[in-house]
Amino acid sequence: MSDIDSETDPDTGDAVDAEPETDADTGANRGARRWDDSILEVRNLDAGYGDLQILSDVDLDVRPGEYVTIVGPNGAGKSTLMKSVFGLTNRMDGSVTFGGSDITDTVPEEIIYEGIGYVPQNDNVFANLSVQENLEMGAYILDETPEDALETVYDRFPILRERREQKAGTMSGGQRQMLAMGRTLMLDPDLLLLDEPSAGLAPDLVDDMFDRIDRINDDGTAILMVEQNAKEALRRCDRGYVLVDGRNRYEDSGVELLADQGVRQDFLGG
Ligand SMILES: Nc1ncnc2c1ncn2[C@@H]1O[C@H](COP(=O)(O)OP(=O)(O)OP(=O)(O)O)[C@@H](O)[C@H]1O
Repeated sequence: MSDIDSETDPDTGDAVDAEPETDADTGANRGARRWDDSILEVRNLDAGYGDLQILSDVDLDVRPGEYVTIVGPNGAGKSTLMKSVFGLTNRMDGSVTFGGSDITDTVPEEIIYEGIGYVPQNDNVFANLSVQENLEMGAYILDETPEDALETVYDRFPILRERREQKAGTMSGGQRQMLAMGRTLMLDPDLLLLDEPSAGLAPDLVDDMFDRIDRINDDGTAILMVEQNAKEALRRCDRGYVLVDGRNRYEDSGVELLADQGVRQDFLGG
């Protein structure tokens, strides 16, 4: 694990205004770096469901156009962290800021106006609606369907154009995942939250899904992704967080996390 001992990011020269604490026994950094140009800033967040607290003192940053992955064991709170950014949990303490606006207490219906799109892991399409109707629903907050956004989605996922009249419920898991992503892209978000986009996909479709996410990111959309397929996710992303028991455990570039012995041993199967 790289020590973060300066006030400046060595890669970019940007200011870093906090250094993570390093655990003397495990070598894990328990905090996370903070940048002054982040579009998403999660600070000291405690959150959960009702009175049940899942996240404790979590920090997370996403910078413009960055591709960030959250990995960690089952039940660590990865999905809860993502839901907390999108206003779907009880945020008990700390803050969430996006593009300079405090969205700690903002509801999802308003968060989409801020430029955040969320693709949940399950139940993410309207089964009884056609592909095209699903995509149109993605832009329901606008007076008219943005035809250019619709064409961009169809260009990204040509199978959706082919099947535009088909009921979403009759499509395969991979196609539904593309539809859910496409629907969220209809509003051209600045930040796309993806909860386990490879879950349930046949192995030969997983790479294809990751390639599509790479392209969305290459075109400028920042990505925050939770993934069980940790090695592949870390290989693809710019930066990653390892969450354990609802707390930050490691934070670093994907490459550094993949190379870190502690991360490999405890979370990546050696
Ligand atoms: N709606 C909910 N109400 C109450 N507890 C919940 C709810 N959703 C999740 N939890 C609990 O919160 C904890 C963290 O769950 P979460 O889904 O965030 O973990 P995760 O790291 O994403 O796990 P996995 O990799 O298994 O999806 C778990 O103990 C889970 O049972």
